Amino acid sequence: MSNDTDTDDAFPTESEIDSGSESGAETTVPSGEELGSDVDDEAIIEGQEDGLLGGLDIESTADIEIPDRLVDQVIGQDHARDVVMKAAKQRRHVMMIGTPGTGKSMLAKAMSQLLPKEDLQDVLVYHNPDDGNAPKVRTVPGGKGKQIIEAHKEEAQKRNQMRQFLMWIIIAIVLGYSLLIAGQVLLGILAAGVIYIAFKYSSRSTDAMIPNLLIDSSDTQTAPFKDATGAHAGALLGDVRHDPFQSGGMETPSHDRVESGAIHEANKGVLFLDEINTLDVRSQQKLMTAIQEGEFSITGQSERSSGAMVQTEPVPTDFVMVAAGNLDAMENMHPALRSRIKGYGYEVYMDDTIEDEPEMRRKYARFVAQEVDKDGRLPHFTRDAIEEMILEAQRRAGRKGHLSLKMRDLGGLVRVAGDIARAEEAEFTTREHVLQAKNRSRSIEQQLADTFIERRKDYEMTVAQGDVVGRINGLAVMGEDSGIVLPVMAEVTPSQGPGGVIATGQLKEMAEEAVQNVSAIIKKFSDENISEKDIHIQFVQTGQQGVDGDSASITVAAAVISALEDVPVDQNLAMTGSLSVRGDVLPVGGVTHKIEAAAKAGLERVIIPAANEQDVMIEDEYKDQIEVVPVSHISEVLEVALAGEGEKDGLVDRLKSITGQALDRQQVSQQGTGSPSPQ
Ligand SMILES: Nc1ncnc2c1ncn2[C@@H]1O[C@H](COP(=O)(O)OP(=O)(O)OP(=O)(O)O)[C@@H](O)[C@H]1O
Repeated sequence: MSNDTDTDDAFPTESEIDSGSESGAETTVPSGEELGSDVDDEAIIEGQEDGLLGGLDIESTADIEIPDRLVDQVIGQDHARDVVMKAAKQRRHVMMIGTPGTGKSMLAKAMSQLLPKEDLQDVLVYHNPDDGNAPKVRTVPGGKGKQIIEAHKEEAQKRNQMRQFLMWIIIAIVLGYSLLIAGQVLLGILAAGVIYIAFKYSSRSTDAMIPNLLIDSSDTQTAPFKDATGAHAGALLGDVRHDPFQSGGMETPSHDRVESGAIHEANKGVLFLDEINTLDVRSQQKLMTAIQEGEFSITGQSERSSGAMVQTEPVPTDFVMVAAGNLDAMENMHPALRSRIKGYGYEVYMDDTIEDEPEMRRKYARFVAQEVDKDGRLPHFTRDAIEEMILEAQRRAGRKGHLSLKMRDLGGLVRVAGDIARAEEAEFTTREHVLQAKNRSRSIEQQLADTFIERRKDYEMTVAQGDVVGRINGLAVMGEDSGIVLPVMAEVTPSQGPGGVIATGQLKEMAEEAVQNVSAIIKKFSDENISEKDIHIQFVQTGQQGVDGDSASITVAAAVISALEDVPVDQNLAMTGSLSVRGDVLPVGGVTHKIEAAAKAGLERVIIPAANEQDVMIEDEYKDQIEVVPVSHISEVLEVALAGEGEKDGLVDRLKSITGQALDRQQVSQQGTGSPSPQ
């Protein structure tokens, strides 16, 4: 391949990366300060910064200015934004790992806008007269490709005109001779026809000399951004179309059948690959070659097609790759590909939430304006509608003092609310519309959880009455955002063989581990020889979802102790919490959804880990329905949950003495934070 432009070295040394190199590959992008533009200072009402809108002085989203560049539109993700800007400057690959809908593809697109447009290249594929199956490849500066094709077409047209002129003269001579001199009319017409066909046939070969403009960047405003997520091999690596005629003069020349892949189209721009682990190993290996060499030949991907015989000269693939996915994606991707990104690029973990500060609220208001603008048909949001959106972002964060960064979901809510307003032909989208949208855009899991609750109410399964021995209302989360009451029952029987804990109800790995941990406390607690007993633990009606996470461990422990000691448990109460082997109650995930599920099931009290107290953000409608009891030790759980005053006090004291003093609350939250169990 000949290259009319200089190609930068895509893989400078590691030391260059560390030093934020001034290498030749470095490109000019705006400074961090320029990019961190916040909402205009003049649009802030002094003294009202603590309000839901961070003091923003606006009537509706119509008053909010939206930045032009995508990188300025990204909310939160400061670390990822910095990395993207640095990587664009140094032309490094980036791997972004994190929850869907937090802005990974948005940042990749933003990165393409930061790369210089001047570097763009056009790629032409030419017929190779020496070997028809090895088309030649030429690279020219962006925009020049079209001119070259036009010039070739003009030349071919001129040549064809000359030929046609020649053809008509010959036909005229032949016809004249046949008719006037030889007197053979039929023979003359036949000869003219043969000449006509021969000329037309030969003009095909002139057209065949026109190159194929494989990559045309003449109309591109920015460096290319190619999303190759889920692309099959041909779409990713390029392909050569099958030719049913193959020979005999009717065939399409091979260079005209060459199709570019995303790796070629992303040349000098960004190649975005989400869920990279779903790409088959062969494609991952070829992708690696393309990254390493900066060029990759195109051949037919289907072995039985005539295209497989064709292989072009190498086509440039000097792209920056942004690979994305969740943690699984990282584990399952080709180790060599991972190490290439790791060694010569950046890895970044996306944030799920961000601290709730006035500046951030102003940015969320701008986010609503961005989504309205992007859709183009939604009525603008009023102040109170934006406030409701910010409240929802707080609620969805699941952590006090934070806002959710699952922006795609929030964007979905903006669209549903706007659509409701539009259907009503309202001038603005109001708070009422947002509230209606929240009800309408319930996830499958939320709808399923509601159906579950309804069904169970029919059979009176969820809520038992009064005080019952060995039965406790546990709490779990379905999907990401719906809680459900799952009762746990325990029974202790004399053992026929070696005694032990027998648990049923589709227990998943973490729940099984929780049952094991609980048995440490139970063994220490029981006066009787526990090895002579079978302890049966049943997760009632776990249905399709099973039980995951160890948030049921305080429930299991309390149910078993109740069964062992024959002390009843208050059924008007539910609980969630993880238990350490020494009896401390550790934080869990999804407390808000769990509390709401307990309230919906008609329960009056709910026990949660004290360390989770700050995460509780239940809807107003449930606040008066249910009392939240934070605890930090299993003895406190029993104190709240067990009925029967006398026996209960003795039990609680005994538990305290065998498990030692409860850790203070700060210690508990230190132990638990960082990895609250998912349920
Ligand atoms: N941090 C953010 N700031 C502003 N808008 C965002 C942000 N994250 C997501 N969005 C909005 O949500 C849309 C979808 O986000 P995006 O496709 O970037 O998510 P993603 O992390 O790539 O998700 P996935 O992994 O599912 O592809 C964006 O087009 C944008 O409108």
